[in-house]
Amino acid sequence: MNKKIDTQLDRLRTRFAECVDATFFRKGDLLGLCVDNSHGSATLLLQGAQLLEYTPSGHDPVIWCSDAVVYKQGVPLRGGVPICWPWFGPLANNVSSVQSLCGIPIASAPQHGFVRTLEWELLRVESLTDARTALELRLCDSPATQTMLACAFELTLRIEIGSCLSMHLVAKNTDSRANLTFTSALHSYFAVSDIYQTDVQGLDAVSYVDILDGGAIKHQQGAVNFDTEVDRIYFAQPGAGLTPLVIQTPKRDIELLSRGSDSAIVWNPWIEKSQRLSQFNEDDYQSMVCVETANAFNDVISLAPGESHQLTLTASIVT
Ligand SMILES: O=P(O)(O)OC[C@H]1O[C@H](O)[C@H](O)[C@@H](O)[C@@H]1O
Repeated sequence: MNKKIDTQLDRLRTRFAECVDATFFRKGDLLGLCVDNSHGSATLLLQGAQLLEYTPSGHDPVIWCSDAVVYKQGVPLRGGVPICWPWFGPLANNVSSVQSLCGIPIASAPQHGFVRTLEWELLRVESLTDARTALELRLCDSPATQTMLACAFELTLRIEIGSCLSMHLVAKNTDSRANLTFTSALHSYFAVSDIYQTDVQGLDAVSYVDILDGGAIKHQQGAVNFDTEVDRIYFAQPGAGLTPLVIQTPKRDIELLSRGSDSAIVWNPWIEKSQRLSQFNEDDYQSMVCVETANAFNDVISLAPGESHQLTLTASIVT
């Protein structure tokens, strides 16, 4: 298998030889690339189109990744920005129009969908005139996906690495007959210096599903603080969005702007769950928080044949 992966690596190096910002690598079973430009650096895996790292020049990393990760085919890494699609969370927690497109038993459907464990095709690595680097990846339906999603689709992810990070996930229904109904998330793990001194601003008075309290609907008061496990889906009125959100820490604030999203997940596993999580050190919960740009809970997207939907996240350090 290693020989096959090395051949793929050589092909990527040849195909994108013109882009001096990018260096390709193999780690374990997986292929990826590092981007380095005057604005910052980033690391991306082709599996899952999973961004693993993003660091603007002169700053500490914005995107967090555990150092306990494993680079194995079919295993999503703990950290970065896994892409959850065509369902967020357990399929059982999704509406029936999402469940009914999946042809395998609901109980055996993988958490967060299946695209985070498949290899995406790298279409473009481009140095932009303003010295940012743009990456574009694609995943289409295949015999491997048809059992889990009875609809033809095309997913495109465009990532721009500059002094801020932009990610645009476009889902297109390429089926001639079926409607494509899905939930999704850019499951971003952000680096924080100390979770005890971190809060998330911008969700005051917003309703949320408390996953840790049997899905009870609650209302946020003030900022979201962390002194216990937190696992919540915040949701806005349709079309109202939840933007901007700000991850506030003593050292810096990270501002998150979103488009095409009326929901956001805030998650920190805290002490006990950290001990059970794969690819996670016991004290990792102290240095990360997930604030995920999503279409989740009742923020369900339904596309007729030919239609598409774009989900966008822009993350930047504002202080
Ligand atoms: O372990 P994973 O499948 O990557 O999921 C990690 C976490 O993702 C989301 O944030 C969910 O709301 C959590 O319930 C889940 O524990």
